[in-house]
Amino acid sequence: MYCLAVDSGNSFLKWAFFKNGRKLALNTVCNRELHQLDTDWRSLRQPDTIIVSHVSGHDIQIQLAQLFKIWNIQPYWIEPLPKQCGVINNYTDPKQLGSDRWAALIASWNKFHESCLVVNVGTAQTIDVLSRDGVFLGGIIVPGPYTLKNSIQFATQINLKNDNYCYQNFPTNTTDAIYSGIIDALVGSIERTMRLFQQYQGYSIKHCLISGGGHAELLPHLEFKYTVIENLVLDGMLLIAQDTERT
Ligand SMILES: Nc1ncnc2c1ncn2[C@@H]1O[C@H](COP(=O)(O)OP(=O)(O)OP(=O)(O)O)[C@@H](O)[C@H]1O
Ligand SMILES: CC(C)(CO)[C@@H](O)C(=O)NCCC(=O)O
Repeated sequence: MYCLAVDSGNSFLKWAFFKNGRKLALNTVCNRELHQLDTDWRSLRQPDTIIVSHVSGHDIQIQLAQLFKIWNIQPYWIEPLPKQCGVINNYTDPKQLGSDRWAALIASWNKFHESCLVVNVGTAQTIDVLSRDGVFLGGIIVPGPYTLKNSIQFATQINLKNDNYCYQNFPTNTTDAIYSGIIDALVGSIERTMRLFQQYQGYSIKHCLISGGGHAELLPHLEFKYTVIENLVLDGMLLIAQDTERT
């Protein structure tokens, strides 16, 4: 089976082309340059399935629907279900959950079958909690590193011209103060979720999975065991596509 999986995020679109579960091609395109996909996708053979996780704007959804007309196939736009591929969705309204978060949770559960913290560092950073029984207990959404940096520039008179910055425990200049604050906010929110899990579930999280375009910045500051999985959302989307084929 040939499957085109498309993860349409708030700033970037990631796509992969799979043959019988094996990735043959993988790419990232900035949302402002989606027209490039026409050339990239025309070089692929016709997929049997097109699966899409779309969390960005309506205009991009329309652009994608137009691009998919290269082939005569109805794409499957993921809608999180109350239960799928072994994961139980605890969101009050399961469909309200971002389809990218749902796919990442499904990929995580199917890799480990254990409790997981699923962290995606993108335009937004999400930290989602999966119990050892495969129940998605809930999770938080915080602005990602790029969004935090933009918001501080927008809301204050600070002009971040200098891109020479580093992390300091007790920063002594403005750029380091902002960069270190962003890292502390993002890493701190992960550590706190871990602590809350232990406190309320009575056991520690077994695996912490980290993914998303901004994950590399956080790694030097993580003081716990973690696993980086580059394209967790795309991996989960393939599982959803296979599950949807079976039913
Ligand atoms: N112009 C840009 N806009 C947004 N993020 C950028 C930009 N340039 C670099 N980045 C980095 O890329 C990361 C975006 O990663 P990713 O591709 O996973 O995001 P996304 O899928 O668009 O976001 P989300 O999953 O939150 O919708 C940000 O965390 C940031 O560090
Ligand atoms: C949180 C983001 C922006 C992360 O990409 C996305 O999953 C989304 O738009 N979610 C919808 C809201 C929610 O998940 O509760």
